[in-house]
Amino acid sequence: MPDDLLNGTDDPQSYDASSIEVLEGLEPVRKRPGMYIGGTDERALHHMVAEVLDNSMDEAVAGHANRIEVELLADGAITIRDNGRGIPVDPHPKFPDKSALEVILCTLHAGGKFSGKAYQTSGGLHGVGASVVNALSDSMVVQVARDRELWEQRFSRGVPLGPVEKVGAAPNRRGTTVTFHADAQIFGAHRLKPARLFKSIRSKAYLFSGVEIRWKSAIDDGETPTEAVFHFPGGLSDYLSETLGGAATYADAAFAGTVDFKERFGTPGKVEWAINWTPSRDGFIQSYCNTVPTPEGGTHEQGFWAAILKGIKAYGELANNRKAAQITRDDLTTGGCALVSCFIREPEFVGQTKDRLATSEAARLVEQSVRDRFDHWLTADTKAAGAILDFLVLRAEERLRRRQEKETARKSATKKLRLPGKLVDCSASARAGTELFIVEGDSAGGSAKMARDRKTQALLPLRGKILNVLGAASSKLGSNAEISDLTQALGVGLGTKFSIDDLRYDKVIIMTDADVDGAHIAALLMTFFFTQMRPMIDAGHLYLACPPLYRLTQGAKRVYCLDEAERDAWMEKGLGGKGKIDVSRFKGLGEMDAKDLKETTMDPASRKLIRVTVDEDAPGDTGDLVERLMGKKPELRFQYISENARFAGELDV
Ligand SMILES: Nc1ncnc2c1ncn2[C@@H]1O[C@H](COP(=O)(O)OP(=O)(O)OP(=O)(O)O)[C@@H](O)[C@H]1O
Repeated sequence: MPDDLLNGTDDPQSYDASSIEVLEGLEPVRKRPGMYIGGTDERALHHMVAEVLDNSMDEAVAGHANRIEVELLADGAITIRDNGRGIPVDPHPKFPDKSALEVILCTLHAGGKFSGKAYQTSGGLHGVGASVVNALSDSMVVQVARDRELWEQRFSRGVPLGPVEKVGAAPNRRGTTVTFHADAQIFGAHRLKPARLFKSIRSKAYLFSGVEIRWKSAIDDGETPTEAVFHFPGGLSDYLSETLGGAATYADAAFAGTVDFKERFGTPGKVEWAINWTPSRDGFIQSYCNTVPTPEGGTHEQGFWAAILKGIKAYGELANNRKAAQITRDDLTTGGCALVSCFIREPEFVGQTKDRLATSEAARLVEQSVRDRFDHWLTADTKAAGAILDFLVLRAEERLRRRQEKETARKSATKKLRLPGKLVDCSASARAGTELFIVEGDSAGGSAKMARDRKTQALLPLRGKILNVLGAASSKLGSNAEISDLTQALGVGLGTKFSIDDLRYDKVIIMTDADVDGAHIAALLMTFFFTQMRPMIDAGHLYLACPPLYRLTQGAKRVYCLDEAERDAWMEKGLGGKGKIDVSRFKGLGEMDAKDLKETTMDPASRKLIRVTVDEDAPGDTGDLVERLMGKKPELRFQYISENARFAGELDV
């Protein structure tokens, strides 16, 4: 070994005991916030609120509080107040010169939730939440009203500014009030967002019907109410109907319920759930454990799906439907919209941000609780059960067919053209007169499939938003799944391989919801065509569909309106029917039934289309044009393209 390596080039003396750092108190939290709060971004900042709110929720779930107030203050600080027992302020037995309050807020792993004595099923368990928030706040004030007295202690960056002090009397109240202002040294320019807070606070109230949560915000973002009171005695089934917002469902009332583990298994805790199936959107599951959201799922979700899967298969057998045996968990989730919330003792989560539940017992408790109820529910409402079973069997068959198609496509070496699995192609073999509708997968897929003319109209559902091609490297384009599906469906190649002669359809029609998200997706797609497949626009192949925003009905008369102006005009002159005019606003394409969608948006005999063209004489220099069209601001882009798209005529037939 060469000498210099043996001896090292650095002075070995400098690596001694003194280089082994021990971070004291809350220093490690400030040094590595990511380890404790999952990062320093906006999500992490909002997680700070969740940590404090969860402590108040734990008090409520334990039966000691029934009201929580959350107030966002003008300077970006936030106050969370509950009427619980109040954090203890007496001297701590282990550290007699400090109050329990100070120990909790300034020491990692101090808490009352380790033994299950003070709390039975709590979201908190590591004893770090409050101290982490304290460490990452430039100011934190904790007030405790207990035994008719009001106590207060102030902190900055995890360090007490003085001891806990009595600051007055509290004859008529009790509980804990925490006000903190997140430290800009940690979170930079990120600010608490009213909309985000509002949503998560509201979902907390749904999760525990025994609590009333009051919301107040000094910051008005123009769309979030600045004051609200949340109290939902109907719990998760109310939450589910609100989330589905009137979409058609296979069961009139969701399959919902609660099982108390104590009654059923003799162990503390419970599970509450609600699920329904709908053809008009992709399925989802939102799960919670002890009111903490678990976006990555875990054992409670596994237990839930196992119960539903086994239940539906058993019902299929009972109903002599042999195909039910093919259903898998994936089929359940395609249209199944589910909420599951469980409360268990000493839950084990993965990581401090608690994204996934790991307690294995939860799977068993949830599965057994849900399974019995599901069996009863299915046999009691055979109409809903039959509809759900048929829907799931169809899903399973579609999945199997897609797999088979993929296999045959792979096997047949002679077949040059590979089409994406999710393309719903038309049957005509020649290009003339054919159309490809690019639709937002979540919503429109279902009704569009029924509304189309199978012979000439094909559908390509896209999942969410496609890549913004402007910011992306060209190597990324080819590997992006949505773009490669789109390119394959069109039949034209990408980049140097592009050839318009290979285009498989006459018209390519972008059909998105008439809302901001839809506009964004349309803008991304137009940017893609403009930058990557410009000849398609020049040759007049690209169109935008114009779904209506309103449907007016008066007696037997019905009209659709593209916008407010058209609606107002009709309202004024009347439709010529009898009675009052009924106005419904379509939130998305998925809300329209197949008949509406066909008549207004897809049928060449009655629809309106906008042809996308590029106006070479547009004012403004090219730099401005490129920036507006393809820069980072989609609203500018969409506005520009809409303003400059030439209308191909009122009716396109
Ligand atoms: N609003 C409150 N009311 C009553 N006691 C509280 C309140 N907030 C915190 N506590 C007490 O402080 C302890 C420590 O809270 P902290 O948030 O640090 O950890 P935790 O909730 O035990 O666990 P986790 O780190 O998983 O959130 C709690 O266990 C509880 O005993």
